[in-house]
Amino acid sequence: MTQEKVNAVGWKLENTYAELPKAFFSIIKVKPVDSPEMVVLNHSLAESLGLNAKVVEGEEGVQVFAGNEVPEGSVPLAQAYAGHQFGNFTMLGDGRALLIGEQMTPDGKRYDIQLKGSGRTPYSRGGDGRAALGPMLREYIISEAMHGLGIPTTRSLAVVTSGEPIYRESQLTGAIMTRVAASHLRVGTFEYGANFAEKEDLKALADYAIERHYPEIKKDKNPYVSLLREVQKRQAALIAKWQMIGFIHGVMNTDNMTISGETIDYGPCAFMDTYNPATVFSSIDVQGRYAYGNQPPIAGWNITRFAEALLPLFHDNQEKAIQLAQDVLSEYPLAFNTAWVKGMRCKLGLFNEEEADEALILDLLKIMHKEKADYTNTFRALTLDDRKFSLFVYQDFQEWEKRWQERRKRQPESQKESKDLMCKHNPAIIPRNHRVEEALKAAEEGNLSVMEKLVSVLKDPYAYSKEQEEYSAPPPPSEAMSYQTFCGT
Ligand SMILES: Nc1ncnc2c1ncn2[C@@H]1O[C@H](COP(=O)(O)OP(=O)(O)OP(=O)(O)O)[C@@H](O)[C@H]1O
Repeated sequence: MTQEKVNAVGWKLENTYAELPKAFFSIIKVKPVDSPEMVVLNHSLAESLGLNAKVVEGEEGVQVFAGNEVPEGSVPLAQAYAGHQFGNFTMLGDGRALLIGEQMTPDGKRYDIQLKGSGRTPYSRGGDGRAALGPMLREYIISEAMHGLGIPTTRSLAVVTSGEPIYRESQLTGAIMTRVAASHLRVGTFEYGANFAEKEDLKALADYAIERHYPEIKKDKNPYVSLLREVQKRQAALIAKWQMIGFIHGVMNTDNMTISGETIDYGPCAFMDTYNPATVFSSIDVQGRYAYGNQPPIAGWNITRFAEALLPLFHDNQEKAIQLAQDVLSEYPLAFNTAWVKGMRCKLGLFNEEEADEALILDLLKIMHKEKADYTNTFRALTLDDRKFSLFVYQDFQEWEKRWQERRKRQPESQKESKDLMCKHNPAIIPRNHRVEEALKAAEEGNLSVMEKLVSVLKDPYAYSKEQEEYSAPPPPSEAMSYQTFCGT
């Protein structure tokens, strides 16, 4: 295919990562796949990136998304990183991913374009560098749902099949997903810098991250301490949003925490049906380290690892450096709690602040836990005033509801305004696990319509449309409890 044709897609790629110290990446010669075919293309994302959606859905797009052709200006590279996985430090890196460049959008934004499942790299160790169709489509569905829910996230531009089988416990269809992210800088990239590179390299990485995500702190007295504070703020806000919609990431290792504050890695994630803080879906998380209720403190633990990695840049005197780190880290619990209470107030239709609001929220959660209420549907029922919803029959809930209604009346805004606020913060639907599985099963049998419909109703989860109603039912309790997720396929 001619370069002209490839570029007709609308690529305007830059490669600023390639200017980082050499320790942070390896330039890769991509190994073409046999006969790639488009499975799904995100038209609206393609357009917002400045790509020509008509051309991109044709052969030119398929060849680029398969890694068979690289657009002009692209220097494909795999990034080095390390990370704490379930608490243990290890060397990692893009073992099956390839950054083809940063797309400059028509409105002047910079986004990484990364192929996931594109083949081996120097960081692959024993792996084949490939990915299976099911997990790539799962990432597509859930990351797009997260975007619809208003949660910062990496996004999915396309999934193509590679035409080559891959071998796990059985033979699977090979696929490549194109991921779009504000960047792929992870806490683990900094841990790698601190442990395996020189201090100047770590400094260059921090300067790059500041320039790319937090240019406003460049002139601060100690920009590296400010970097820690800003990342901590974004993560606190992100985790509060996850908690508010019942999202369980499942593998909050430090290599899966971004510097940009976007959700990344949709391997074993899932949404909670019945409210229970101990909920875990990931088959490998036997201790429940990444259970729903543990996500806020785990994020704090991960940010402490980020602080440790940055210590050499804070101050030459180690004691002073540690003190600077501790001062920032001590702000995390309040940063998270403030973001969470603020969001939960919105879920309950409350505009102003009252001191007793947190107790009101916690009391509702206590009842939901005790009565095994569905998390999403409880807030949906409150929004719709759905008296048929299970909780409305319980005495303790009725007492709670009275308190809540009185609280709502103690604000100047009308009931209508309060309801509108609730509609904007309580999704009518989430990607229920059984619905995602149903879509994936059909897709693997060659029927993409179930997935397309699911993705389309999840586009605006706050629409409260007629067609969303059938998607709001939770699975039967036995199915919900036994649901398990797996990572790394
Ligand atoms: N098939 C594979 N071949 C080579 N390396 C792999 C393979 N699968 C996973 N890895 C590597 O193992 C590590 C952990 O895998 P994990 O499944 O958490 O990441 P991932 O989903 O591939 O990546 P990301 O965090 O970018 O979404 C990563 O460094 C990843 O690149």
